[in-house]
Amino acid sequence: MKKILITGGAGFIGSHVVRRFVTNYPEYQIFNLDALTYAGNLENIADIEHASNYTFIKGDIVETDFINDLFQKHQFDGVIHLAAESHVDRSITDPLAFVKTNVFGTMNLLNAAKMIWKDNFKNKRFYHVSTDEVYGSLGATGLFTETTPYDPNSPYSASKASSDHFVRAYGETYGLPYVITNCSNNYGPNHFPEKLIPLFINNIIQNKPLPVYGDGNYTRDWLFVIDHAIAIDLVFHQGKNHETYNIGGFNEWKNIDLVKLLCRKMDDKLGSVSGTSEKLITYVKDRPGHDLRYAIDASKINTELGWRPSVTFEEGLAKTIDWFLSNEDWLKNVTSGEYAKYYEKQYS
Ligand SMILES: Cc1cn([C@H]2C[C@H](O)[C@@H](COP(=O)(O)OP(=O)(O)O[C@H]3O[C@H](CO)[C@@H](O)[C@H](O)[C@H]3O)O2)c(=O)[nH]c1=O
Repeated sequence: MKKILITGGAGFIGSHVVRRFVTNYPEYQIFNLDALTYAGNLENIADIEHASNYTFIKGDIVETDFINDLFQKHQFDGVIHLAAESHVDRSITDPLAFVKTNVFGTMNLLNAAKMIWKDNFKNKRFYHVSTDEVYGSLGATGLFTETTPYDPNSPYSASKASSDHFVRAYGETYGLPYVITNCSNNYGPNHFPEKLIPLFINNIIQNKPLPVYGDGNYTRDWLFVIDHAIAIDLVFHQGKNHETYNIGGFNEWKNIDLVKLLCRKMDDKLGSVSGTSEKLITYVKDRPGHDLRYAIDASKINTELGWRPSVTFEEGLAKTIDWFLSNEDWLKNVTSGEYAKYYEKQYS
């Protein structure tokens, strides 16, 4: 039986990866390590918590001794590392938290993997899940490829770039078998309502302003989170060692166009008079160092591994809105910190 450690499995993307691995690979033992910070909670994976091939471990990747003991105890065969501080705005106000988790935490995992695998790397794999933001900002044209030079602009992307470099350095220096993926903006169920799409859905439900940064003419490429989980599964099993794969949705949107589309869809779903949600749009002060445009060339993963998104943006957005509208308690509990308080008590 393969023992796989998934870090950050109670978070947004991690929860979809954990569910997929627990469900599709009954022969694997899946260990979900999560610190249950503000952005992660076990409600996200409540449906699989009793599966016989699943174990949850509450813990923080920054705790070196704890991580070393955990790896010694379980002798994992593979690591899929998603635990991260992920919100750009938070990284601007508290950059050190991002260095601690994203850089130091990743280092702890790399060292622990190297320690238990010694020089016997056969059938072992360290998978680092990263972001397209490491490449910096594009102008109006062009696409990020796997060979685009790193040029991170925010403390968040600098921390992810640094951790990518360390993973590659462990590959070069010690022969650690790794793969890295750099993915575009995700959206979907379980998305914490600090990011654009879930924040705006939540604000529309509550009839609150929709704060569009600057003039709204910033471009992002959007991918449904379950398609990201499918890509991670594929790369984990079929990707080549020491390779990087870009993952994207072939789906670029200017923020303001996306927000207007979301407003129209929400009006439909809520049965509001057309134009109701759009009235909530409020232009606010821009994000410092705001990257103009991210766009992904996902042809490598497409041609080498046959991956491409399985849902259109229309379908993905409809599924996302439906999920948020039928999970209003989840929304209330994550925004009020109710879940955080509950799990704090349960695990103290
Ligand atoms: C929260 C918020 C965001 N925005 C803008 C900023 C960005 O141009 C765009 C999307 O913002 P965010 O949802 O914060 O996502 P962004 O900064 O692109 O980063 C996301 O996408 C990255 C992948 O590209 C991930 O690595 C990050 O973890 C994830 O947070 O919307 C607004 O105009 N108003 C807002 O209130």
